[in-house]
Amino acid sequence: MAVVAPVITIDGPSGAGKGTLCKAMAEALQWHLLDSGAIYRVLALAALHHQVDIESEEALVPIAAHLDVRFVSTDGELAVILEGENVTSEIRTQEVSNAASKVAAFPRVREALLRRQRAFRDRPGLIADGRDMGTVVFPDAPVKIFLDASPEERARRRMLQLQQSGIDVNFERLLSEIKERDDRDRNRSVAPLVPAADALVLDSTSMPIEEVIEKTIAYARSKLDI
Ligand SMILES: Nc1ncnc2c1ncn2[C@@H]1O[C@H](COP(=O)(O)OP(=O)(O)OP(=O)(O)O)[C@@H](O)[C@H]1O
Ligand SMILES: Nc1ccn([C@@H]2O[C@H](COP(=O)(O)O)[C@@H](O)[C@H]2O)c(=O)n1
Repeated sequence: MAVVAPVITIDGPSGAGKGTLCKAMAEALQWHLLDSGAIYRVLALAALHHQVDIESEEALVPIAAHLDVRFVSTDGELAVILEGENVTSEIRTQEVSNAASKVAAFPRVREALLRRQRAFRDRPGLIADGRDMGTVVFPDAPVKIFLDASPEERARRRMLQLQQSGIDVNFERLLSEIKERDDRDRNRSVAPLVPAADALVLDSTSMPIEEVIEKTIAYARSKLDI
């Protein structure tokens, strides 16, 4: 019988530190990495490029089913290629972030992207970053983490991150966008953002990222024979 590769799921709201944690874990364990948010972002961008109504589930499903996206690893960084074009930076804008959380609320869109996400599962193992990794996409994952932080702290982190790339932003606006996106992700009818029943919940509001990484790796090692 084929042995399925283990998965460590990291779910949580925007700015909790999932991406940073997942990248560090994938490097430390030399496992594969799935950034599922990037898939929703690419879908949103494809819809915007093709002038497809992002409020129409009907119009989005065929785009989701035939999404021409590739993730290319170069020098330790993951480039996102949509229809042959490098969109790594473009998918991180506020416009695309908001559009991604809108397209992600449609059940048939999520269904169309399920198989693509599960295909990332491969030996020696997968670190899966998202909102429903532990509840829907990989419910049998042996290690599940739900990483949280207060909305104010997440907005502060995002503001610092944007300022470091030379983008000036208004804190109150950022906070309100984060809360709006949280609300949509938590209250949608399908795959809402909630911790899996068997997830370890970590609140990183007052925890340095180094400690988050250390705690998570120690927890994963205690649950898996690695
Ligand atoms: N524990 C922490 N303390 C301070 N800053 C942190 C912490 N964790 C992450 N950060 C910083 O917060 C910013 C957002 O982190 P990251 O991109 O990893 O969040 P995320 O959960 O993946 O967000 P999204 O879901 O929107 O992609 C980054 O600049 C990162 O360096
Ligand atoms: N498993 C997932 C991952 C993401 N989403 C939606 O995509 C938006 C962008 O995700 P980021 O992690 O890149 O910030 C996010 O706000 C979610 O609406 C999702 O639904 N499920």
